[in-house]
Amino acid sequence: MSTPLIAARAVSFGYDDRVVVDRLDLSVGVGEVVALLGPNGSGKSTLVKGLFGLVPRLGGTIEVEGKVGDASTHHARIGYVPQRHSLAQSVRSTVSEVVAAGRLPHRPWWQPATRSDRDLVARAIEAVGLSDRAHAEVSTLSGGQQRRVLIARALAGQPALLVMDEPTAGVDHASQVVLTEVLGRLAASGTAMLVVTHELDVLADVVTRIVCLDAGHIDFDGSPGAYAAHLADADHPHVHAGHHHDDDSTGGR
Ligand SMILES: Nc1ncnc2c1ncn2[C@@H]1O[C@H](COP(=O)(O)OP(=O)(O)OP(=O)(O)O)[C@@H](O)[C@H]1O
Repeated sequence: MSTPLIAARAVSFGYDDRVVVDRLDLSVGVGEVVALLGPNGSGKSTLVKGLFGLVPRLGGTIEVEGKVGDASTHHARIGYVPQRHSLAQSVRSTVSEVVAAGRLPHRPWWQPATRSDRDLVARAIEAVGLSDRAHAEVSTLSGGQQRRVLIARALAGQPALLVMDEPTAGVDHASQVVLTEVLGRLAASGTAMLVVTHELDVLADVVTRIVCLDAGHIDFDGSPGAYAAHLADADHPHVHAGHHHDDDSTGGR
């Protein structure tokens, strides 16, 4: 088996003295599209933020392609699309400028963008259907479009693994459609993904594995077929892919 793109071993993450993710093992390999499900508050966001060093690690180890270090130290290989409210209204950058930041891990800080950088940025913006808004300020876009900008920023970095935290929660229908297409194309091109979601439908065509968190522990890890059987099992009555508590279908308009 090839070296996992990311491997977390016995990792614990939490806030102050509170452990939210408790000695958990999770790895994602080449070609895998993993849906990370679980009830509200089970620790999904804490886990993915922890993989990027955004939440204190209380124990365990993380390796990226066999090298010790969290995902933030391997930005060129692992892209991150955060959950929401990441592009504040006060951000006065254009779509192109935000997406161009996705190229920064690939060149020395002092080197200007090359033609190839600019092409990749334009292609990423096109992939999320925002070419006509490339020079618009992000603060003028809808919530769903802003989410697409963040996805384009991650795509511009051509990551081997893309980690997304609820990419479809609260986005408008047009953005959901675009996102489903983007995920399909990425999966077809071999990009591995770890996607926190309450909306498994969006991933239905591409998901290869489902991991369910419950109270900071993994309580299911297997194929979509095995997951269906798991749900049908009367001993496991809770449905992981339930709706998000603060989903706001108007929020992306
Ligand atoms: N910044 C923080 N400081 C303290 N506690 C936090 C913080 N962020 C999250 N928590 C707590 O950690 C627990 C797990 O939250 P987390 O957001 O990781 O869950 P989740 O599974 O992503 O939930 P959701 O589906 O609602 O997004 C919750 O009890 C939450 O209150």
